This record gives sequence, C-alpha cells and structure tokens, in this order.
Amino acid sequence: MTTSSVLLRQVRLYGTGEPVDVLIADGVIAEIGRPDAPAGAEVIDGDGQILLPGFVDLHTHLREPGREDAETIETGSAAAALGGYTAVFAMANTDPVADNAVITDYVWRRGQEVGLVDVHPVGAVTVGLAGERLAEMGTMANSAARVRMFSDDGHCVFDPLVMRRALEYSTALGVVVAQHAEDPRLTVGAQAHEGERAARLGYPGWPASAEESIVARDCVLARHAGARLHICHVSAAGTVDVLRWAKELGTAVSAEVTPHHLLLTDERLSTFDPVNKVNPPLRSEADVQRMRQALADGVIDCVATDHAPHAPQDKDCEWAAARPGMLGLQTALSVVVETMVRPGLLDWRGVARVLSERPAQIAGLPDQGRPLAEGEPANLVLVDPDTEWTVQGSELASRARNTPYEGLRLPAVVSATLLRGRITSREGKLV
Ligand SMILES: NC(=O)N[C@@H](CC(=O)O)C(=O)O
Ligand SMILES: [Zn+2]
Ligand SMILES: [Zn+2]
Repeated sequence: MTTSSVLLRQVRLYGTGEPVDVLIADGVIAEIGRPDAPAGAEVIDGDGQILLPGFVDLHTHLREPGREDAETIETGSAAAALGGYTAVFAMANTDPVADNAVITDYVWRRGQEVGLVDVHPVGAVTVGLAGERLAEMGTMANSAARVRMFSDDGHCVFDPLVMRRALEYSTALGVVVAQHAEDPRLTVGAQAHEGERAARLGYPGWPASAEESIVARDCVLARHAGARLHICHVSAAGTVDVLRWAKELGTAVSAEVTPHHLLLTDERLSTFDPVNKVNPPLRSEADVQRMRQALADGVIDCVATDHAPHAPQDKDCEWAAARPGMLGLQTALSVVVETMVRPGLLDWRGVARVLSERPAQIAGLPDQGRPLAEGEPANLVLVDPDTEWTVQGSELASRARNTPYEGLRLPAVVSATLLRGRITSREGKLV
C-alpha cells in the first residue's frame, strides 16, 4: 500500500496570521509550521491563500435514484468537491423515496464508491413523504449508512402528532429532524413571495406566516419532547424572531439559510425566468438583510445550499409549470463571500463556522468541521479570496444547468479540496 502525503506551502489558517506550511500524511494533519516535504509528497503552493475545514452541506438534492437525468450521486459529488465540500447530506425526496435502509445504504455506498465527498443519506420522516406513517427511522439510523438526519424536505411534516412522534423517536436515536417549514394550507397554489411584486404579476402568494407558524409550532414540540430540531432554508425575517425566542428558552433548535436567500430577492420575478422559482420563494430586500444579520449573529447557525438540480424540461417552461429549486454547490462559497465577508458581516473564521463547523456539529459528524490542528482529519479546503470568476451554467459539474447566477461575477475560488488527505479537486478540476 502506498501512503500519499501532501504539503500545503504558505497557507493562512482561517485567513489569519503569517503563512505556514501544512504537511498532510495518512489522512491527517501531520505537522504545521516548517515541515520538509517527504519524498514523493505532492506540493501545493498556497501563496498566502486561506485554509479552512472542508465544507459540510446539510441540504443537497442528488436525484439518485430516480431522476438521474437531472443529477446523479457522481455528478453531484463532483459539484460538491469543486465547491469545497467534504461531506453532503442527500435529501430523501428521490424516486423511490429514501424511507428505508435499502435506499439509504445504497446512497451511502454509491457515494463512497465515487469517493469525492462523503454522501450522507437523509432518511424520510414518513413513508413515501406522505406525512402519515413514520418511516423506520431506527433501522435507517442503525444500518450501514448510520442515518443521522431525517427530513421529508420538499414537503412539510404537517400533522403535529406525526411531528411530535418523530421528534420523540429522534431523541431516543440521537438523530436530528430537519423540517421544511411550510404550512401547506397557507400555500395552496402559491407561486412567489406574497407581496407587491407577486400581486402585480398575478402570482398567488406564499406568505411568510406559512413558514413562521410551523417553525413556532415545531420549536414548542421539540422543547416538550426534549428533542433537537433543525429548520431548513429559513427565508422570512419573522422566522428569525421565532428562532431567537425559542433559543432564549433553551430549545435545541438550529437553522440554515441558503446562499440564494442571502443574495437574491423577488425583484427577480420581473424576468419571468423560472430559474428564479424556488421553495421557499425569493423574498424582499428586508428579508435578505435580516438573513445576513441573523447568520452573522448566530441565530441562524449555518449555510446549506438546497442544491436542487432540475432537467431542462422541468425548468424551461412557463413559471407556474416549472419545478422549484436551483443549483448551489459550486457557487455557495462565492455567494457567502459576496454577501457576508465583503460587507464585513463575517470574517474567515466565521466562514469556517457557517460552512463547516456548525453543520458538522448539527449532524453529529465526528470527523468534519474539526480544528486546523495536528492530528486532526485532513478534510480541508484551500480558498483563493482574491480571484473573481463568472458563473456559467454550462461549465458547472452538475448534470443540470439551473443556476440563477448565470453571467454573474463573484469573488473567491476553491483552489483545492482534500478528503481524508486525498486531493479531490484542484484548480477547478477533479482529481
Ligand atoms: N427547494 C426547492 O425549491 N426544491 C427542492 C425541494 C425543497 O427543498 O423543498 C427540490 O427537491 O427540488
Ligand atoms: Zn424544502
Ligand atoms: Zn431541499
């Protein structure tokens, strides 16, 4: 067996301090300082670039099994590695649904076979995402994939009794339930953020209260169950108030925001381009500002992409018929830099927190989001903060093309990603 080593020359840990050399051997950070390159070591010249723990995405749609025409575990893993990720959580709304251990184990094993990123399957909360009967959470939690997160994402677990039971089981299993917070009675036929723009265009509105009310309800349920709850894709300013209240009461609730809800508003509706259709919808400028502030404050814990690839026939059609969702894995870092680092809301230590450390803690991954220190697993990303790039959907690794950032110039590029000491991407290419 050959053991490979990598020497990262002149990198700045968390973007602070003087550049140092980092030697990686046998999958761990072996030495930080001025180590010599062992014979045969691969040397990467960091040139003062920023070293961070590899990113962890709690919310990815990889579409396998069932819609391999939109994305596969292989193409999605490629997008993840190029985006700086070392672990992603693949949502359960596949076809068939990942509501049993046969599917969740398949997703895990296929991810390991591809080998670019750890693909952790999310198990469904209810059978077939139908919201009626609990799926076999225990079997999934104890199978090869060791499922740690459960979600009916795409659908809200709407029945409060079903949600209560799911939270009670999750506590016993030591897993987390992630809620797609959308009261379906308030969003019947909804097409866009309820507000002036949707009204002018005649689109039925998706009110913020549909999100806020479910988050409030679930925080109450979680507190009484002594359970951990995670809120997917927070989009409305009022949800931040609910989260702050619940956290002050000691509720074990965490929350994510997507890159697109940090950058884009419902102003995009005027384009009529369904690439901008997403669930929850793009909201107002005030909501966007509140998302940024809450992420900086820690009321929102982390950034998750909600990477949602769709085949052209499901997107290139009229607005009402188009599926909701947009790509995110290869643009997340740049959008976080644009919306949080450039305006001074987060430093690079903060970027490590929201893209790596907090998500790893929320999901309970012991080997991700770890400190940059000797002896720690070498799940790492090297970031060049000074280079800008122009997004082109046709150049992204995803099988789908539905990026809302087409033609946009964004800051920061991923120079290299390392998974357990092995280089998975380098200078925008897979290794
Ligand atoms: N976000 C979306 O608009 N779509 C997601 C489902 C979801 O995250 O709710 C999808 O699966 O396409
Ligand atoms: Zn969702
Ligand atoms: Zn989703």
